[in-house]
Amino acid sequence: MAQIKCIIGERTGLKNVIDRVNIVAPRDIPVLLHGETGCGKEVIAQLIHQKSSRSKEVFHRVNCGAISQKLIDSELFGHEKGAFTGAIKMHKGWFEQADKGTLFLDEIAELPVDAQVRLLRVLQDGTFTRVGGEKEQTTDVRVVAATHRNLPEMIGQKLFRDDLYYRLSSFPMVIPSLRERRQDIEPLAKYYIAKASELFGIKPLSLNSADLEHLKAYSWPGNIREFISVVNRAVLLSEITGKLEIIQAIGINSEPQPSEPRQEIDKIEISRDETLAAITKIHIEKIINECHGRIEGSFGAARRLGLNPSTLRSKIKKLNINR
Ligand SMILES: Nc1ncnc2c1ncn2[C@@H]1O[C@H](COP(=O)(O)OP(=O)(O)OP(=O)(O)O)[C@@H](O)[C@H]1O
Repeated sequence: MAQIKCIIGERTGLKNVIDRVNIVAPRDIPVLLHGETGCGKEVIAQLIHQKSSRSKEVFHRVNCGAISQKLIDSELFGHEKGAFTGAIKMHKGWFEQADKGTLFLDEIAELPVDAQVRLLRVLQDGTFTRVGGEKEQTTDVRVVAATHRNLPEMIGQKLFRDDLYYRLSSFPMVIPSLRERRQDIEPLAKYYIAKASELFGIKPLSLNSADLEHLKAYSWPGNIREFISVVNRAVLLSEITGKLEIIQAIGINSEPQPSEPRQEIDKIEISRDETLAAITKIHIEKIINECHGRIEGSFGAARRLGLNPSTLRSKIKKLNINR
């Protein structure tokens, strides 16, 4: 399993969470993590695993929202060869794959109600049978589940089983959103600026106090995942202007509809060089468009981009930008 590289805020915004992790991790009980999307639930689940007696065993993450209803039993418990059309070989389900380790059930609220019944059974007695099989299998798994949904409300709407909820929530933990721990924004920014600069091969630039204020003022609905994406974009845009473009990078995120640069940034890990050129091109096109094609002068794109007009012209040519 990949080690967690760095958890920012262990002694500040996440202190209460870490204190609770230290209490619960060595005790082999289920944990339910609640928090907004991108706030670090998986990171905390991994930490619980690492601090547990199962740390040398597998940490198996599954997304309960990403499985088809038809295959749910086979996903949970596996199937025998020939159990159904297409079952060409025996398949181990989540509980067998995670045996002796930790099973991280992400987006638990998305699990269909019938599957919740079967999940509860295996949590209670540690036994299950593969689809198409007869032999009872046993498993020894510690479950950590996570959701951004309000489970008690879903119980009221009969969308989540109360018995499963009580079983999972013997130790519930709430991971605070980024806007509830703004003191972590500065160390997060420093860490992720350095990381992005190294990844993209761009000279690391320091954050000025105005940029920091902007980062602190934004509401971060996508939490740390969104934060990383903004910092990556600000670092990439610095290639054009020579300064960290925090305000522009946040601006793109707070637009009502995600614009193309955001989608490009999300592909960063796929191809670094392609994305760098692509993001530069898209950004320049956007600014030229906003300046109605003007390059020079007070209302021209060069001034907006902080570039000399001749430098901008050569970038337009090099990147094949349509004015
Ligand atoms: N405390 C932290 N310090 C540094 N990086 C963090 C921290 N918490 C989360 N991250 C990073 O933020 C990103 C999102 O974290 P993670 O996947 O754990 O969130 P999540 O709450 O599980 O998201 P989702 O709700 O979408 O499943 C990851 O890249 C993770 O490495």
